[in-house]
Amino acid sequence: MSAFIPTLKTGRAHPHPEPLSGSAFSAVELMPGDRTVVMLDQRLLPRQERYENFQRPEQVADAISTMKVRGAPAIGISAAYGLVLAAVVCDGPRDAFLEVMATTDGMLRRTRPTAVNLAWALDRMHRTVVRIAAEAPRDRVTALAAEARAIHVEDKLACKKMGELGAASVRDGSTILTHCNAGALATGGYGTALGVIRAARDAGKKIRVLSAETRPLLQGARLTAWELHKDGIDVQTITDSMVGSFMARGLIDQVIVGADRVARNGDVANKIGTYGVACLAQVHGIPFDVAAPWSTVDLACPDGASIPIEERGEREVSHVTIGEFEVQVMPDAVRAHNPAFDVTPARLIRALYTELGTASPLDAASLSRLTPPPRAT
Ligand SMILES: CSC[C@@H](O)[C@@H](O)C(=O)COP(=O)(O)O
Repeated sequence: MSAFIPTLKTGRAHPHPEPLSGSAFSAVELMPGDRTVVMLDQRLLPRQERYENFQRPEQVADAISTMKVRGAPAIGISAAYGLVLAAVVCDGPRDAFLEVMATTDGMLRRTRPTAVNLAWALDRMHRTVVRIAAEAPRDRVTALAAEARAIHVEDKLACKKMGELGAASVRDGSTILTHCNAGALATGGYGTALGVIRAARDAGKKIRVLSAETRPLLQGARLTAWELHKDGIDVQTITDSMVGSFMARGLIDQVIVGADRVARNGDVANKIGTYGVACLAQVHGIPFDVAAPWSTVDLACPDGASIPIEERGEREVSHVTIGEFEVQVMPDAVRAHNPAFDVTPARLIRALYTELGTASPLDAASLSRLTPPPRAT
């Protein structure tokens, strides 16, 4: 580690008595009593394990924008909990309540545009908001908290299910490359891509994971390596620029990544750099798989070109930042670009694992065959 980054104290205990994530750490939890949202500040990992308490929905919106919490399912769950906090401070009658909820919904919805899980969770919460708007303030909070916790628990169960499905594709003794972090930190618990890896390990397969570092925010190096190491899974980190060479040398058997949005034709938006990895996998004949819950599938979006790609600030590229420490890596006068996601076309993807089954994105009809029955709300 460079000398100018002092070592920070780590290891604060998980603050939730029974975390819904079910692991030793949680991206986000709603505390008993429904008045406090607790988040692990992922910007500080792996050097510091610090949980923050939020009582106001604006704090949750800020945490999503600034990526204290990140990962498609985790930001959807966080937004749902943000709406609960808005209900706590609103004791007005039906119309006033609906107005507060609409304003809060808009604020949360605008935080990050690419992961459809955010809008999906807010749409689902909205159905409950409308149903319980005329009830007493405390009952409204109870109903919204129950729905938000259901979103959280269902996401974790979906991860377990897709993990089992995906694990069948993992060969014993193989080395798996993953990009960004699609783990317990990015979901309600267990993880999507990392859920497949966990399930393969739990099925007794011996596997090794290469986590690509994922410039500019280093989710692979900071988060995936931290979370898998904590779980006793053999993980090593390589820079993004090493992927082609490792594939050419026969050191990667399979690629598994998560997704922020899957379009109707099977195109997948995921962390910037994923498309390059998929192209390299194709050239080298290496299977490239995606794991994502159904809440990430956007059947209203026809193809990858229609997926909004978030542009983040230049500073994330011009500087390397870990917590409060940052260093500039390029000249002052040079501009940087920072699209946070890219699109991998369906033709480069072997399989999409969801909790409803496995789709082959090459066969666009196989996605619609997985469509779940409409919810009875
Ligand atoms: C299960 S998380 C899937 C994706 O959200 C993940 O791969 C990813 O791209 C996260 O991007 P991030 O910008 O860190 O929120």
